[in-house]
Amino acid sequence: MRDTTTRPLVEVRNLKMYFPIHSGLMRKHTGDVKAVDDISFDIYEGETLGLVGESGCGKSTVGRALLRLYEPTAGQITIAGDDVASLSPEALRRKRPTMQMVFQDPQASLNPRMTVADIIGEPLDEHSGLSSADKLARIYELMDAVGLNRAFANRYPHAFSGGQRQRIGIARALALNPKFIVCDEPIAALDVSIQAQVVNLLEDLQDRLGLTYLFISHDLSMVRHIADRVAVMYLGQIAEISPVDALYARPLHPYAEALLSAVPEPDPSREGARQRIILKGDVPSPANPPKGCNFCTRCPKVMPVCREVEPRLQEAAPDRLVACHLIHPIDAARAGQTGQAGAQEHSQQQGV
Ligand SMILES: Nc1ncnc2c1ncn2[C@@H]1O[C@H](COP(=O)(O)OP(=O)(O)OP(=O)(O)O)[C@@H](O)[C@H]1O
Repeated sequence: MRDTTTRPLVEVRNLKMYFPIHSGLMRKHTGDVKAVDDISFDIYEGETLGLVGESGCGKSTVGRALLRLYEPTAGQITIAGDDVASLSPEALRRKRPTMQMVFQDPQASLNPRMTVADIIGEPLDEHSGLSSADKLARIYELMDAVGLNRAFANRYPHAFSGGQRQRIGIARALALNPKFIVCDEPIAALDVSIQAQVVNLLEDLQDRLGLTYLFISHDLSMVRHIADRVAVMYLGQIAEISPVDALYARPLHPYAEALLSAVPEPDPSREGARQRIILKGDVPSPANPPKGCNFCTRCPKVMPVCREVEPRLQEAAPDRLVACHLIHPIDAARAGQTGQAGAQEHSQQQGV
């Protein structure tokens, strides 16, 4: 559960991750894919922040940049007091145990030529300096923690089911007692029948070990189940961050509203009233995002100001941050009154 009385464990400020585009014979730098474009958010100790959005909106890039598996283009990433974005390679190596990743495809992320014991023990070799007896004891402890039978320690990944392979990946991520784990679509490659077991395991480990998660997923129902708060991304930026119940009950950003309109309601009386919002048009290229609000080309509630001024992520209600001129008409005023009347009217309707 989230502890807001302390400083956040993870603080991200103005993070940008651009991938350069090179073209022509001379491989000239002709532009950038703006996969993550100036985002800021916090994750509190012990909480799960869900990260959702359509395919290609930048979710995995955020996760990888946070752990510095990618070199961020700009921004600060503070994890447990250190600015990860500016650590030297040696300092980053010492920091690695604190922050780990569970990957989507356990099949691809486990070396098929290593036994389970070798896979789980690999991080211990580099960081722990344990004797071989202590190392084996730790490997068994980790296998117990994720529900893998110790008798299978010398088997290879192909001998396991998808769910068991993901347990091996989780055990490896836990080997060095991390505080923060990025779970990047950890259940997407698993059979539906196994998904809940792996999510329950992650929740159980979080309770027992006090872990903090960034949970990246396109499964909005699963995110509703596991997350404390949810960040909704669109085209490299955050549209809204809100506590999970408030967001699913009443999303404030029009993109969040459209995205969540696809989620079935558990309550049958509300499911009957659910209206799906189908967005028109394609997602623009992250190499050439639109001027103003990046959602303006598809937003059903677009106003003239949205095509001119980029909205900032600001507090819209207690604990809710939204980047939208409809919610924050003050930004419309900055653009010389354009669209302000419409914005105020909408805010009154929304009651924020
Ligand atoms: N290594 C890379 N080089 C160039 N472009 C990249 C690279 N990695 C990601 N991108 C681009 O950055 C954008 C964001 O990709 P990312 O994988 O982070 O999105 P995502 O939301 O995680 O998508 P998905 O849900 O499909 O995994 C996409 O346009 C993608 O093509």
